[in-house]
Amino acid sequence: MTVAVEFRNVDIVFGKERARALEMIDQGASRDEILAKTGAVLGCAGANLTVQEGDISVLMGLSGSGKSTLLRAVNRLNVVSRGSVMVHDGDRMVDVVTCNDATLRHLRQKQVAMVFQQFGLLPWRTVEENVGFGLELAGVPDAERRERVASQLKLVGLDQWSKKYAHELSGGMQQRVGLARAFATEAPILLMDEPFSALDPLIRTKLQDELLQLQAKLKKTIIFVSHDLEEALKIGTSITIMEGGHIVQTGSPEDIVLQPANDYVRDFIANVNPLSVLTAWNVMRMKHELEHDVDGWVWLDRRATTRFRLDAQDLVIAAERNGQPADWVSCNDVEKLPENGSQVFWATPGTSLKIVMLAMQRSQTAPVALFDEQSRFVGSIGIRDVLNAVLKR
Ligand SMILES: Nc1ncnc2c1ncn2[C@@H]1O[C@H](COP(=O)(O)OP(=O)(O)OP(=O)(O)O)[C@@H](O)[C@H]1O
Repeated sequence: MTVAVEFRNVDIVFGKERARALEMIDQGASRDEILAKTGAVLGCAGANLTVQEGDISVLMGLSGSGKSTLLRAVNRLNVVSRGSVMVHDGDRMVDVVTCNDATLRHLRQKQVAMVFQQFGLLPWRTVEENVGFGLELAGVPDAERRERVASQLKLVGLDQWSKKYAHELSGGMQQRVGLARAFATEAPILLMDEPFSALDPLIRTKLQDELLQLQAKLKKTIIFVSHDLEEALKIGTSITIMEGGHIVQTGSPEDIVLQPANDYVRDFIANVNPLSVLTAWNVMRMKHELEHDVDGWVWLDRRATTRFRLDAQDLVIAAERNGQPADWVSCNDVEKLPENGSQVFWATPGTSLKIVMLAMQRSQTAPVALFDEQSRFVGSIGIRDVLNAVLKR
């Protein structure tokens, strides 16, 4: 695995009396004490976090806990008082804290793009001009820019809207334009500061799904700020919980739900039922992690009870369970179908673990197959994967 971003002992203090504030941090003083004695505001302290390439790393916590402060250190929108923020750039790691201006400019143009909560669209520019803005700044030639903008707009389903202005779009659409703009830069690292929190819950859920679908294709590294645990659990590969400027826990969604580090985290997850929060995505094994056999067969479970035969496009052309031909049926129908040993259920990565478990029960513990929107096989969940996720303590 490659590290995309690494925060090393990062302290960020706002205000004049920084040196004194840092001394107080070393003595273990709280934000309130530092503020009272020095007038300086502790943004974050002692932050250590490694973000792997391709991860969606969610920073979560109550208002004022320091999530945005840490995020904004990645492109030096916030100046780090002490420590380093290493960002992957080609074949090297650059310390954003100490790099020169030319390197910083390069990182901002090519490596790190940002999506804000309030969309940040320029009202006098059309949708396509907004999406192409970063490319324009980076000096990408006209023809290439038009092509990249068109393909990103298509990706977020707004190709019909390219000539419209921001005010002619709904909030959800504007945020999609924001996403397209960030994706168009082709920067491998995306910083997203509560991008969906201004949207109503339905649109928000939809955009979360879209982000996951885009991510499955584009495999960016995303650092995503949220104050909503459900959102964090849904989209995060890794979740970092912050309190009063400090990181209190970093872990996978399952870790956070099943092994909260302290009462603050426990409060967050108090009303979360792991079975309905965890999704197939959280526990699935990806296709490449499964055991492959000859002739395009791939085993869905470690016990080798169930296998699929895939064509070159990863579409299923045959299925077997316990050596017999098997049917594959959607998890959406799980409640209608009787228990049956020759069925294999399929779901999408966003399906809740609860439904997946129900499907396993109905199929006498067959693994559940996972498909993407184009019906391509992407991975599976065996009974052991579910047990591991639920029992991990
Ligand atoms: N530019 C700044 N100048 C002074 N203080 C700041 C600045 N940015 C953030 N802070 C302070 O740092 C602390 C952490 O703020 P931050 O915005 O990172 O919190 P957050 O967890 O993102 O909260 P929210 O969810 O409300 O955005 C707060 O006390 C805030 O007032």
